This record gives sequence, C-alpha cells and structure tokens, in this order.
Amino acid sequence: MAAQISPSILSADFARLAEEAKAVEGADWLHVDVMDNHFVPNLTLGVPVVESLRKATDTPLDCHLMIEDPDRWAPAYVDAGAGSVTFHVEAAAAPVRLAREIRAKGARASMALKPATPIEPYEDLLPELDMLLVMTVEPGFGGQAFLDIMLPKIRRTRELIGKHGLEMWLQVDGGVSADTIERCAEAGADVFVAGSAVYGKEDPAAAVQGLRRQAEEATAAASWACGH
Ligand SMILES: O=C(CO)[C@@H](O)[C@H](O)COP(=O)(O)O
Repeated sequence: MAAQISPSILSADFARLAEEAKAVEGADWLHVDVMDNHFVPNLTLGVPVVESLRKATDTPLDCHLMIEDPDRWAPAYVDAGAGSVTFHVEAAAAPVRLAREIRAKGARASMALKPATPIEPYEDLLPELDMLLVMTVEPGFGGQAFLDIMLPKIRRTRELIGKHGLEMWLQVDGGVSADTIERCAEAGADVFVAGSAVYGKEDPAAAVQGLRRQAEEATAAASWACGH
C-alpha cells in the first residue's frame, strides 16, 4: 500500500478550520484530534465540529479520540462523518465490541497505544482492526519531539501484522517530520500523522506531498515492504 499522510488539525488555526482543512486537500486523510482534558491534559473539539468539518472538506476524516469512555462516544463520531475512528486501548472497556461497532456503522476501526503500552498483549485483537496507531509522543500536545524509542514497537507491530497475514494499516503520530518520517517508514509504518511539519510550513499542501514522497522512497527500500 502507498504511504498515506494525515495532517493533524491540532497544529491548525482553530478559528479558520474550514480554510485549514482545504489547505491540505490532496492529503489522504485529515487527522482530527479529539481531547477531553481527562484522558489527556488538553481540550480540543467534539462531535459538532466533526460534523462541520465533514461539510467543509472532501478529505476523509481520521478521528483520534484521546478521551475517556470511547465505548460510549466513538459511535457518535462515525455518525458525524468520520471515515476512521481511533480509540485508545488504555481507555476502552471492551475494545473488541467497540471495534466491531465502529465497523458495523461503516467506518474503519483503529486502536491506539500510548508510548508505555506494549503491542504484545493485543496481538489477538489485530484481526478486529483496520489500523493500529503507535503513538510516538505522549498524547496531548502537538510540536513534541519524536520518541525514537518507539521504533522497535513499530517494527514488532509490523512483524505481527505480517505474521497474521493482515491488510491492516500501521499509523504513527507525534513528532513525524521530514527528519523522522523515513525512520518510521523503514520500521513499518504506512500512515503518517503530521501536525507542525504540515501546518507549520508556508505551503501545507506542498509539505504533504514532500512527506509522502520521502515515506514512499523509504518504504520501497524497506525489507518489510518487499513483495507488498
Ligand atoms: O495526537 C497528537 C498529539 O497528542 C498528534 O496528532 C499531534 O497533534 C501531532 O503533532 P506534531 O507532533 O506532528 O506536531
């Protein structure tokens, strides 16, 4: 699968969200950071804003729920127009039931792991998911430094996806930039969230294309992608 770029609106100007969404048309997804000031120490937006974003852009919405009780709230984000909904395993009471509900409502189901959460206990859940998100910063804020120590977890996750013969995607989020995206792609990521490395640039659309080109070149040279 080709590398996909998902610009994070956390780094956009929230007073001009519709324009900011249009500024990255050409990206594969628009990454929508939903934070509740409980699961993470920051507060962003909720269902009504996702409904408005859905009308403001044709780019599919990739909603990352950094909230408590995703079992209760995630279905509402599908109804609001999200094409992909990511919940945190640390917050979900019943991740399998929740993933099945998201899929049954017609969106892609994705599960996120904070940096200190290992993938191994969740190996058996992978067939229930369309995407696994390995956080490469502690969730909560944009503009943090990429955590290199997550690269082995990305590699191990990619191996597990291969071992089970799954088509699922592997997303990374946090500190992804021109300096770090190639290491993520070499390790096995194929969906890249980037906030400041897109919205911090004068031409966000060009930044998306540049990141995608770098990721595709690194993937083509990566051993995990041979025969893909
Ligand atoms: O979910 C988060 C942070 O919790 C991310 O989506 C960040 O918003 C990415 O921003 P950069 O690290 O790319 O600036």
